Amino acid sequence: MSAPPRELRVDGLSHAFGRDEVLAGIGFRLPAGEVAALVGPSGCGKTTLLHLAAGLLTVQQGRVSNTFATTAFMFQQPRLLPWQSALDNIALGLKAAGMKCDERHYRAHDIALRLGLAHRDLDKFPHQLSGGMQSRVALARALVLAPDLLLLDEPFSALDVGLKEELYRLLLDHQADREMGVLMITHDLMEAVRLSDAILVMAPEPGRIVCRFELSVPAARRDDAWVYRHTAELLQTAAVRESFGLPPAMPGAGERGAEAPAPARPVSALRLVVPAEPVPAARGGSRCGG
Ligand SMILES: Nc1ncnc2c1ncn2[C@@H]1O[C@H](COP(=O)(O)OP(=O)(O)OP(=O)(O)O)[C@@H](O)[C@H]1O
Repeated sequence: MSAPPRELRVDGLSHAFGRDEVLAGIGFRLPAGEVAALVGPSGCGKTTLLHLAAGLLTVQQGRVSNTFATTAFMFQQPRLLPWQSALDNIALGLKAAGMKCDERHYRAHDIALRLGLAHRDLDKFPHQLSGGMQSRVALARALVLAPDLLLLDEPFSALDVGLKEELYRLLLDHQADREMGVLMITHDLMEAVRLSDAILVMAPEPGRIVCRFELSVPAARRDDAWVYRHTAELLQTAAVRESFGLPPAMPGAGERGAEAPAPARPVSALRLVVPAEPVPAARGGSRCGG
């Protein structure tokens, strides 16, 4: 019998903290090789959803099924162990898996250099590293596990624009090499347009996915102009504006005045799938795989 396809599948997922219903009827599928961004206003439940997908929270209602072999999670803050060197922080998961010291240090060293850390940085402790270096260590700690599913909670939000671009490239190279599935929370629509194959837009109270955009041009072929144009386009859509509580777009916003000759409008590479697949809420919660 052939192995089931590698995917993260969420069906009818609802969640409450006490009496506060935070998520309602969430459903989506993330196949191997796809990068999906979760966007939505602050407090709409993105982190809660990612924690449920990662198994860091118990599923109350609905189903999370993860058939990827190895899942890694990268938090918004690097969360490095202050008493361990950068190298040991990167190798932490390998140590927990029982890998011998030489082998795990070899692997940690290899991924660290690929992510732009220098030999001399690897003996340093977290307080001796810059914020950008700490972020690289955190990304290396996730990637050294050779995950085929990577869950990211705003991993790049504290980085400068140059470092972001560099880590985007490293992440995309790694993702393409390994056909990784990536589910990433971001507050930055431009980052979502830069990196994702699909953008899931959430609305609040309770948190739910209101639409999904699919981006047809591969991330490696998107230049700055493409990203700016499609971010602007995304921001003009009613679903995104409503979700973020923005007023409706002015008719013709972003277009040239009537007297100016209209340039040929490029065909959009952004496809709106709305509403996101409606998924009936199942009674009771279940989680499998991962
Ligand atoms: N452990 C918890 N106990 C009680 N309420 C919680 C807990 N974690 C989150 N919440 C509440 O759940 C709601 C969603 O929080 P969550 O962090 O998932 O949102 P978010 O969309 O990730 O927000 P942000 O974009 O600001 O990080 C918020 O109202 C928050 O106060």
